[in-house]
Amino acid sequence: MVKICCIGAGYVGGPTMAVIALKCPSIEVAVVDISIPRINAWNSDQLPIYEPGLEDVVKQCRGRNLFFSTDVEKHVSEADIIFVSVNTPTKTQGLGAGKAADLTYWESAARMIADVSKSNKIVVEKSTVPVRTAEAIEKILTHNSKGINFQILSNPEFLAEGTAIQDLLKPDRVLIGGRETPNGQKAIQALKDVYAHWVPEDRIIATNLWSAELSKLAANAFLAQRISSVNAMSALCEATGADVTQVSHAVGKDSRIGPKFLSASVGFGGSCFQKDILNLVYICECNGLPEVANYWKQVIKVNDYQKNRFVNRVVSSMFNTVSGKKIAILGFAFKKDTGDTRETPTIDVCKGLLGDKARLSIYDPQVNEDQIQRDLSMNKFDWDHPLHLQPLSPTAVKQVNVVWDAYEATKDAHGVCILTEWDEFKTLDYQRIYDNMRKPAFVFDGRNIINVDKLREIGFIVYSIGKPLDPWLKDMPAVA
Ligand SMILES: NC(=O)C1=CN([C@@H]2O[C@H](COP(=O)(O)OP(=O)(O)OC[C@H]3O[C@@H](n4cnc5c(N)ncnc54)[C@H](O)[C@@H]3O)[C@@H](O)[C@H]2O)C=CC1
Ligand SMILES: O=C(O)[C@H]1O[C@H](OP(=O)(O)OP(=O)(O)OC[C@H]2O[C@@H](n3ccc(=O)[nH]c3=O)[C@H](O)[C@@H]2O)[C@H](O)[C@@H](O)[C@@H]1O
Repeated sequence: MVKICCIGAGYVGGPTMAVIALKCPSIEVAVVDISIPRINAWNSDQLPIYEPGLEDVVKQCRGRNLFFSTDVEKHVSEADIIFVSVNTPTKTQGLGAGKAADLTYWESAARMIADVSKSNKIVVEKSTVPVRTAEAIEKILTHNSKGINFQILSNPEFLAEGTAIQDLLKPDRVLIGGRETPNGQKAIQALKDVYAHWVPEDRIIATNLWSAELSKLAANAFLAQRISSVNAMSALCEATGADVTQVSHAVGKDSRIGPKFLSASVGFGGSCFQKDILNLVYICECNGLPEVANYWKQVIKVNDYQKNRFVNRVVSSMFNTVSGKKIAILGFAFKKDTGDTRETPTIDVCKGLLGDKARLSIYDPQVNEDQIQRDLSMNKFDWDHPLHLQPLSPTAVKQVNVVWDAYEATKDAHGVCILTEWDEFKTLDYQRIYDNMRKPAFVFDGRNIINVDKLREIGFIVYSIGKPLDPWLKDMPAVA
């Protein structure tokens, strides 16, 4: 029986391995992690991450051919194929701080693999890593190998949160990079055989190692670039009376451009886009390509601009001050259908409003108070480390109140900010909300999910990203 071990039981390791176990009953899959609470949660009824369809898959396989364990060394030493899906945060100190990927966790995993292995292994990079990381990993493994043959493959993951199970069951492509040697090709074939259990052959792409590593960074950079492009257009729409939804629709009808990923928003969030682009920028700089680095840096700058612009819209609309005013924040997760808050634009918007002394009442159907308080008090990039290495009890932000209901959040509020596109926010009783708010009552829609005309009829003053401006807002300063 082929044995797979995945180091890192996070958003990628957990769902990816669950789907492999589901589709390959003849393979034994062990997911291991240094975090005891995380593994306990994977073994309980309350999985550590919220992802539609995940619970079903886990329940079908757990205890059959899918195991979650903290016995990292045992499972690594027994495995034929080892996926490494650990954190690759942005460095906060030293060389490359603020840009380069911190490979501490990757390196320690590689050293541990070298230490405990007694048989040949295929080691698969599942984490997103800088291009040519495989070379460094190869050096660590072969310098300590005791004659064991290690083959390194790059098999980046393209799943998106909220749709992870569907993305894994029906991937657009599976990308496998390996050495162009006979052993390298054999390793590629072994991994292809795993995916071939459910992925059509023409969707499994084999490349060299560096192409696979770089393709992952490139794909995320292209996706984020589309959002920054449409968000840049949203500012111009507001200035000219165009409607960004109509512009996106018209532009996306061009089959060369396509309709997906053209929704204007308060800004992109999530654990990877910013981190991976910063990493790409750093790699370009290290390779003497400052023009290329600056090109990609702009994608992040526009994203920051969009978040600032939103905060400024809120403050300037409300007579240039939100001091002491209650603002309801609907949605904290970085997108709908996930409880993940990593790099969510809501953090920046909340911090901006708190900077102007607002009082915030926050509601998200999947994010609890503890997480919100941690996020609002944590330093930039600190979230991307294993749980036990994060600050234990950050001080709670006093002006923040977390509630479990949108109506409670909006009661007596001066303004409402919609920051995650949860479906339930589309169908709220906005008349009831209006009746219970201070007047004039403002709605700032950072996701373009509400019916602007209907809300204006009720009496709200409405700002919706990239839409023709409410007369109230027309003469207000628009930019960051
Ligand atoms: N979250 C996402 O949607 C995607 C993430 N990625 C990449 O996948 C990688 C992992 O991301 P996530 O799963 O989101 O992170 P995560 O933080 O949810 O999971 C990483 C896990 O690795 C564990 N870990 C760290 N060092 C370890 C070690 N030495 N031994 C055992 N366990 C260790 C941590 O405790 C943590 O549970 C990152 O490189 C990320 O860029 C790629 C595609 C999608
Ligand atoms: O490497 C990763 O981590 C993953 O990053 C993204 O996935 P994810 O961050 O989970 O979610 P997305 O759906 O890409 O959304 C990212 C952010 O962009 C925003 N977004 C997305 C699409 C859009 O049109 N407009 C927009 O503002 C979302 O609201 C969210 O804040 C990529 O889509 C995945 O392919 C990739 O594997």
